[in-house]
Amino acid sequence: MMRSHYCGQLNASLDGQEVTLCGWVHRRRDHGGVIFLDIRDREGIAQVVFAPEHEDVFNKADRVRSEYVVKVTGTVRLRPEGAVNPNMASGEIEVDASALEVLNQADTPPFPLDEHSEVGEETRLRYRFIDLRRPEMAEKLKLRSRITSSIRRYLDDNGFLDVETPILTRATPEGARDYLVPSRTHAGSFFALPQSPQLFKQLLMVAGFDRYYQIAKCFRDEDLRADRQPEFTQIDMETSFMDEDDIMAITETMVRNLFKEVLNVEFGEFPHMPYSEAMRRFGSDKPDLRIPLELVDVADQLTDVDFKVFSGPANDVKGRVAALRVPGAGSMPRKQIDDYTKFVGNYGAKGLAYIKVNERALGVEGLQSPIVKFIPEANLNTILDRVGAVDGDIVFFGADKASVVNDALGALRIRLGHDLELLTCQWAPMWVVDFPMFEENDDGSLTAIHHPFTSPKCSPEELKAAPQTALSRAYDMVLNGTELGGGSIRIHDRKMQQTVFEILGISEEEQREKFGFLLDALKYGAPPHGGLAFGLDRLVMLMTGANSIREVIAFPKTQSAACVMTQAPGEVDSKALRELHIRLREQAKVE
Ligand SMILES: Nc1ncnc2c1ncn2[C@@H]1O[C@H](COP(=O)(O)OP(=O)(O)OP(=O)(O)O)[C@@H](O)[C@H]1O
Ligand SMILES: N[C@@H](CC(=O)O)C(=O)O
Ligand SMILES: [Mg+2]
Ligand SMILES: [Mg+2]
Repeated sequence: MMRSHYCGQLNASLDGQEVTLCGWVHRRRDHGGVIFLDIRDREGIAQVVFAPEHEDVFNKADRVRSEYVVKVTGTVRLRPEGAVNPNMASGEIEVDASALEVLNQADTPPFPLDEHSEVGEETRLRYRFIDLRRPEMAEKLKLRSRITSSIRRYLDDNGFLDVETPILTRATPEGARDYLVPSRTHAGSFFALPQSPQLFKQLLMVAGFDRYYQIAKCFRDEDLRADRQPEFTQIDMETSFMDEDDIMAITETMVRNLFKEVLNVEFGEFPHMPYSEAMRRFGSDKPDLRIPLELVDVADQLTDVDFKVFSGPANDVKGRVAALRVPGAGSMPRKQIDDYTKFVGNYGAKGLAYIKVNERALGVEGLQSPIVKFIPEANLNTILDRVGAVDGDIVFFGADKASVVNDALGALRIRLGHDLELLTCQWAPMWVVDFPMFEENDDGSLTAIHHPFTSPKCSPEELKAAPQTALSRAYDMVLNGTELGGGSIRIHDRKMQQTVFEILGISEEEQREKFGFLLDALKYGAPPHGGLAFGLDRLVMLMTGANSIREVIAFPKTQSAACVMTQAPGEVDSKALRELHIRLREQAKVE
């Protein structure tokens, strides 16, 4: 090895010792004839001093530039008092250089690494190998590595076998579009990249492996958000002969251990909340329980009012009218309310009604609001009592299709929580349970809320009779308003699986064609089984406090699902296309 220590390992206990460091020149400063080089490696930065007395070494140091790769030998010594840098791991010491070797030169980097400079993300991604040299980026990837090793240790200790599953496979429905790979040897046919290893892990249970895990790459062509990538990593698990409580318990312990080991955070209870309650109280299936605000239904007080905006949804079975009280925010300026009105507009809300509660004792006179004139005083009082409004509060209202009210007020609740700094704790983990099996599309057809292999809580006959209201044996782990993972008890009965396919409108022929291997497997002794998959990138994002999933992935894709560094996806030459039996449609001629 060329080095004796990492820069970040040096400390006062090494005083007087000779060390050899290898790394990059982070910063070079000239101070009255003395040259200081900050040398950086993965573990940190060390200050190396070149005095003019060692003329040869001094002259070499004079010629190095930022990001040169160097090897330095010298003696550790304590910094003079006043020069100690408490923000640096090696801040108590410096290295008095006796030798310097330039291992490689470097052009001036496209952006500076020494301070928090404003660099566009596109540039950072283009030169990711330089961006990742920045200590804060290295820290995130180091934490990611500690997270995966903690998880692997836990799963290994608990009898989970790490098994790899194919990347070139068939469609695995998880609700996104597939990434397709053309086959050369089967002209006109395509592989799909897995959206998850779902069916393979189920087949491993049929094969008797009992407990499986994999840190698995998944591919989904879907709308990207701050917490979504087209290619991401799951901590994927499956077990046999366990029910939902067992699976939630074993995975909850894994997450508890992880947070304790890596962040020294101890979680309290994980509440279990039915989906219907989460939607009713928080307008979301992944509520952020750090925020002490709740939606309250008030439609029953508004069915007869002479105000269509409220009475319409109040009388519609698919409508919802809900109130959101914000304690002590009654002095919120008009401008801020206008901002929030625009904000809920992004979620489809046509407006944002509100009541400022100035002085309840004065009745309607004590309320400031564009809508109170439409609502009888008795109903107003019932509403304000129900939400617990007191003087100084503001109450917002959403009235629309239930889905719009949930999305809009759910998002407003989170926004208010952050804007008004209402967060009651740092971490709020929970389980959401009792999801419906299906959701209804506009054309009346049904889509599986989890995936079509999820077991319902009822018999095939009951499911067929009332699919819209059937509940599933699915569960999601939610942390701070982010879905960390989700899973379910699977269907292990062939008849039940066929019933679900049928309800989803998948014909027998299509079932055989797409899922014949699964239906076969269910004939040959499939055990009761179930599992769960966590999004590793999301977990790391929360644990590092990063604000985008791209910050915790070494080489992420952009919002438009491209890699600006390698320029992928790229064109291929016509020979390769011919071999794949693919002809590109002619580009429309530009006039
Ligand atoms: N595109 C993605 N990018 C990053 N992580 C993802 C993505 N899709 C899913 N995950 C992670 O994988 C886990 C299990 O996948 P699942 O199919 O339940 O996701 P999902 O419910 O579609 O997620 P969401 O709707 O929140 O994107 C999710 O809880 C999430 O943590
Ligand atoms: N494979 C599922 C998770 C699970 O149910 O295990 C998914 O990615 O959604
Ligand atoms: Mg999804
Ligand atoms: Mg999910």
